[in-house]
Parts: sequence; structure tokens; C-alpha cells
Amino acid sequence: MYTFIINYCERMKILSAQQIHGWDAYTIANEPITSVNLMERAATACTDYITQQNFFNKPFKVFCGKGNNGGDGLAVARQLLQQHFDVSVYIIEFGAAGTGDFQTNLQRLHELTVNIHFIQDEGFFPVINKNDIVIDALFGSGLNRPLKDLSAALVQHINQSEAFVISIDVPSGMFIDKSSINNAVVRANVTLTFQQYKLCFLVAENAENTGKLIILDIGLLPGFLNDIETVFQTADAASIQHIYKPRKPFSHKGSYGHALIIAGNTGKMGAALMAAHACLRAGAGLTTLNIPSAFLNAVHSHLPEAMCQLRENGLSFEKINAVGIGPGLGTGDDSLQLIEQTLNEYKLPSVIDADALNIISTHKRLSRLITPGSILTPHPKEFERLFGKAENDFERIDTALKKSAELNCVIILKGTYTLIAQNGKGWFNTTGNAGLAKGGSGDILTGIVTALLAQKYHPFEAALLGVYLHGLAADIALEKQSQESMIASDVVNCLGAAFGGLLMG
Ligand SMILES: NC(=O)C1=CN([C@@H]2O[C@H](COP(=O)(O)OP(=O)(O)OC[C@H]3O[C@@H](n4cnc5c(N)ncnc54)[C@H](OP(=O)(O)O)[C@@H]3O)[C@@H](O)[C@H]2O)[C@@H](O)CC1
Ligand SMILES: [K+]
Repeated sequence: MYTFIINYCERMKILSAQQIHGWDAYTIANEPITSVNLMERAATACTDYITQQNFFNKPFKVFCGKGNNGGDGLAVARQLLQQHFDVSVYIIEFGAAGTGDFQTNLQRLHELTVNIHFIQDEGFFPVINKNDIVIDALFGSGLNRPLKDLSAALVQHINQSEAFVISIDVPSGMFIDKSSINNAVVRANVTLTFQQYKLCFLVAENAENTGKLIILDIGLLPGFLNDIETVFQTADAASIQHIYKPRKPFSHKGSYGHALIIAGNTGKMGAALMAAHACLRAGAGLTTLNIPSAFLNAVHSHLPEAMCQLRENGLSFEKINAVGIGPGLGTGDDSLQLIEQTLNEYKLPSVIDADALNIISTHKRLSRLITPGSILTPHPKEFERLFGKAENDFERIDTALKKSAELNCVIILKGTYTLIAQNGKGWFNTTGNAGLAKGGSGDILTGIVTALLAQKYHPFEAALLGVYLHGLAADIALEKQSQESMIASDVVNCLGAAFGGLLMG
């Protein structure tokens, strides 16, 4: 099996709603701290963020449910009142009593203000003005069914306003770890969540409702994470540094492998050049490009460090340690032949991208030939062609996990938070920015990951480190470019600084 296990990034585990409640209980028992004081700490972290935002004298309208998310809202309302903000509180009434911590905070708030209103039906909805700041504390991680009736109507009322909306922990109506598509969900400008990423914030379908995501440290005890199993985690700098192997002083080009990039065709040679450029900059000892002979001069003049195999003379895998195949290849019969030959003859893991994936999608028998440990790098459309249409982002992620196990491959599902799936588990990358949403970004990722494979990184490590470096280089490129102006070559040119960042720790 090509499974690789990293267990040194406990902090970055992504918990289910149930595990989040377990963490809460663990902290209460072991710190120890009372639950109402933990709620106070969470509320203080929210209030500190809110009061640093220059909302000047804008009025706050705080909407609360009767669970602990509502309790957070009541505590924030009190803290804002204590700092002399104009605060009105609206509690959605279901008949049932609030949780203990909600009731305690309601009592504390009653001692400060009478501006507390219970919403019994739609007639009690307050007018929300453009100038208001809405705090959404209706439902948090305890949501267990889609909102309907009064709560759905209230969410719609908030969403129809032009007020600035801050959601506490999660936009109300959004499930933590499954799809909320077509449900009533608050559309937040900012979401203040606690302690870690939650799965719901890592998928594109929730981006508009989440707004800007801020993760607040509320001091939950890290010890809880040691023994719990999660399907997902995020890859942070510390885990990546464990993977990274700095070059050794007494080494030579042979120490870092020979990468072969099979890419490019008429009209798409840029993709091949970018992939090879990235491969060179990501440290492969030698980089050879397999290209149609008509483009030999272009390669020699743009990338004198690269060697060439002429496509007309056939493919050779002699002394090749890693293959990257697909960028700009086209989907014609000649490309089909190249892919079939590579899958049949090359027996080490390869990076399979772009048109190579498209060809495998239309010739499904080829997927059985993929060498174990190979790395597939589809964007969502390519993924759909390969594995079928998903109803939502969560279903697509689930399929990626299953297919990674079934094919014994690493799947890099590209997105804002790129997923690296291996043997049924998933890691989300957190570097990168929207400047990467451009032609060429995928080609350079293929080059980087192929270079890392050539340097004998385990395929999973190559995928994780490659995706991280690609995003980090894009973040560094922003120092001189904007997200609009950044192009793939800028990212390649920042790979040096990205590696440098890893070295410095
Ligand atoms: N864990 C932590 O680290 C910390 C957590 N903290 C905070 O606690 C929050 C979680 O609180 P919570 O568990 O009380 O749940 P919450 O989201 O307030 O829901 C309340 C109740 O609503 C109900 N309900 C569910 N769906 C519904 C629906 N569609 N329509 C109507 N009702 C529905 C359901 O009860 P049911 O009706 O099923 O009996 C549920 O129990 C968390 O998000 C964070 O803000 C911090 O204070 C401290 C650190
Ligand atoms: K909320």
C-alpha cells in the first residue's frame, strides 16, 4: 500500500459536530472550567474581534436561539453593552426552555438592559436597517435538521437586509459536516468560529454564506485531540516542515532524480513549458520534456536547463524516476497512445493531470492500468468526468476519499482548499489565494509534484508538500502582484522564497 501516515499534526484535525461537543466537555472537565465560563471566554474572543473593527456608533441587533450558540450571543450582547454600544437582543421562541448557560446569560443580561425581545412569530421581526450590525447567534454546531417555519423566515429576513452580518461559530442553518445546499442559511459577512477549521468552511458551496472566516482561539485543551480519529485534517506549516528534506551538501544532480514531463501539443506548448519550469525550480536533478519536434527551439530558448525527447522518436523511460503527464497534451489519438504506453510501461508512480485525466475519463479501461501510488490532479470538472457528477461538494469529497482507496492512488482535488485524498482520508491545504484561479496554475502544480516525486518523496508527501509550496509561492507572489495580475510564471519565480520559508521554519 502506498498509504503514508502523518500523526504529528494533531492540532489540525477537523472534527465532526459530535467531536466538537466532546472537546468542549473535555476542556470543562480537565482544565477545569465551568461551561458558563468557557462560554464567557468564547464570547470575549468574539467581542474583542468585534470591537476592533471600527463599527463606530453603529447599533447592534443580536439574534439568539435558545441553545449555547444563543448563550454566546447573549454574553456578547452583555459585553458590548458594558462597553457602551447600542445593543438590542432578539430571542427566537420555540416554547422549550433554553440551555442552562443560555438561562444564566439571560439573567445576567436582564440586569443590564430591558432591550430584550422574544420573537413569537413573524410579526415580531424587527426592522433591520442598513446601518445595523447583526450578530447571528441563532444556531451553531447543535443544528440537527434544516431550518423551517419561523427560524427559516427569520434567516430570510436577515438575509434580505443590507446590514453587516457577523455569525457566531457558524452561519445559522449551515451544517458543520454535511451539505446545506438549498437550505435556509444566514449569509454572513464575517464568521467567527472557534478553535479550528470545520469541514463546512473548506467547501466552495458555503463560501458565500460564510463570508470572511476568522478562527478564534478559545483555549480548548489540545490533549483531547491526541486520541481521536478524524477523517480530515488540515496541513499546517509544522506538518509540512516534517516532510521537507533539505538538500545535502555532498550531493549531485543524480541525488535528486530525473523527471520526465510528457506535455504540450500544437497551441498548448505553454503548458509544457510551465510544467517543466516548475519542475526545474522545485528541485529535480534533471528535467526532460517529451514534446513534438516542432517545438524544440522554443524549449531550448525558454528553458535551456531542460532536456528534450522528441515525441516523433517515441517515449523512453530509461533512468526516469518520475513522470508527469498531461498538461497541454490534447485529447487526440496520439495522446491516447502516449498515455496508454506510459501506463503500460512505466511502473513507478506518476503525476497524471489535465488531458491525461480527460483521456482516462473517456477510456475507463485505462484507470485499471494506473500504477499504485500515482497522483491524480483533477480540478472539479475533470473529477466529474472521471468519477461522475456529485450532488454537492461534500459528496465529491466523499467520492475522492473512496476512489483514492479503490485505485490506491493519491488524489489532489484542486480548489480553494485543495483536498489531498489518500486511502480514504483527506488533508486540506490552507495556503494559496484566488490569484491561482488562472490558466497555467495546474500545469505548474504538476511540475512541482513531479519534481518532488523524482526527489524520492513518498507520493503522499510529494502531493502534500507540492500543493503547500504551490499555494505558499502564490501567497508570496502577492507581495509584488495582485490576485488579478499574478500569472503562473510569477508563482514559479516565487518557489525559491517558498522553499526558503520552509527552511526558516
Ligand atoms: N463546543 C465548543 O467548543 C463550544 C461551543 N460553544 C457554543 O455552543 C454552540 C453549540 O450549542 P448547542 O449544542 O447548545 O447547539 P445550538 O447550535 O445552540 O442549537 C441549540 C438547539 O437547537 C435545536 N435545533 C437544532 N436544529 C434545529 C432546527 N433546525 N430548528 C430548530 N431547532 C433546532 C437543537 O435541539 P432540539 O430541538 O433538537 O432538541 C439544538 O440542541 C456552538 O455552536 C458554540 O456557539 C461555546 O459556547 C463554547 C465552546
Ligand atoms: K450562528
